[in-house]
Amino acid sequence: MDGDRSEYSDGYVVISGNKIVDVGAGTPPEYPGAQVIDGSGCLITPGLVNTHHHLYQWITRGLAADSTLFEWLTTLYPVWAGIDADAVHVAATGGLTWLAKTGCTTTTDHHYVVPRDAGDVFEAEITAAAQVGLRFHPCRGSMDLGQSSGGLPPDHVVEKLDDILTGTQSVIDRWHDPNPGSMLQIAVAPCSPFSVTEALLRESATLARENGVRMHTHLAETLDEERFCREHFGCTPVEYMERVGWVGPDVWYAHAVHLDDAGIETMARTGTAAAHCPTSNARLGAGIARAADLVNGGVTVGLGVDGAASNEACSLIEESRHALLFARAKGGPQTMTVRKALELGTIAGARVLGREGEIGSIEVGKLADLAVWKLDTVAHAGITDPVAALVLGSTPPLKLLLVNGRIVVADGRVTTVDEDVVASDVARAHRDLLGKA
Ligand SMILES: Nc1nc2[nH]c(O)nc2c(=O)[nH]1
Repeated sequence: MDGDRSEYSDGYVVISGNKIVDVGAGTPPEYPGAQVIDGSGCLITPGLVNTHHHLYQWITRGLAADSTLFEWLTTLYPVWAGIDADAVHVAATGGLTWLAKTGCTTTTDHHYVVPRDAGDVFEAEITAAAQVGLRFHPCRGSMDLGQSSGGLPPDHVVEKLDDILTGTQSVIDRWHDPNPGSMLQIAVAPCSPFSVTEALLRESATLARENGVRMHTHLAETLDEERFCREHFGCTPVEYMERVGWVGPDVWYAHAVHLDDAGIETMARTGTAAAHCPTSNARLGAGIARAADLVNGGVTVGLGVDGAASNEACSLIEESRHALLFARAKGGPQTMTVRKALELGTIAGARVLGREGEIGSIEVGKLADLAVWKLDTVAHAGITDPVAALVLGSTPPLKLLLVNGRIVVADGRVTTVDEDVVASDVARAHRDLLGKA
């Protein structure tokens, strides 16, 4: 994923501390005292970058399985109203463990349900990310437009505008690390046009820009949302966003499914990026995003697994495959190559998060975030092109996952947490939460 898209059929990567210090073809030079990991039969790629998630949903998977987005949300809001910091910690640990096992080294999280008296849900997920060992970009989400004011969420799951702004500022002050090599960066993330007020959008944009942090929201996910925007704001979702200051190179939208040509042009002109979430869009019957048109139109497109309640699989490498398959189903076999699909999940994702200079490719000076995929088992043996094997085949096991130079997965097992304990904690938290609803 370097500028030349270099590929070595036989080569090496040398790491010192948290950085890549050498990359090349053939036999590596001597590095006396170095630990050597033999990757024969494997493909090494940049660690995957996930640009949209809702980790708390890991404990509410499999519900409202045959519903549209609005039906699904109205079923789940009352369940999510019962989360607290402990539940978020368990859910985030589950979701992050699975992301690591499936090749992801950097993830965002859009957390927008913040019940009063729930404890510190942001501290809970940040602690989980540090424990599992992923590079983390939590987005301080929010909702302030309850049903009684014309929004979709019930009044008891929304916050007051002032509390949101104060809470967001304090998350940034406490946690945001803008330094090179950062493991933790905060974004500001009001939820969606039908769950937030125009005032929240405008004021949170000001707050984000004063603090130099990025901005994220759901946009143009369904036709129901488009109808809502036309009815309430007299325009399309993208036109509404431009009106309230939510376009720019510091902004990325989750989904961006229902865009007209003018919407794509606005995103390209303003440098606004997209988190393409093909699996969730299919699971909810939302539609198929115009991913190839966005890419060809000059929009930066990363991939997102989306929340676990609308994508129970939550594997970013599967999103690469689904991005390719859906693009080709719409536009034919030349619409997206396997290498482009991998690019969306790596260097393009890094660009979405403003981290292109640090992650998303295997280059000297970049951070040591790497996935080593085993392609010599029965699942992939005999596929000559390893990138085709990775993107078109089933998800391979990982020989190794390194984040910031630290081993997080070895021989298919996460090394930082006990996977069996995580699984039983998740099952218990799911039962407890549903018991409350
Ligand atoms: N896929 C999702 N779309 C959403 N819109 C919204 O307001 N919340 C969500 C969500 O949790 N998932």
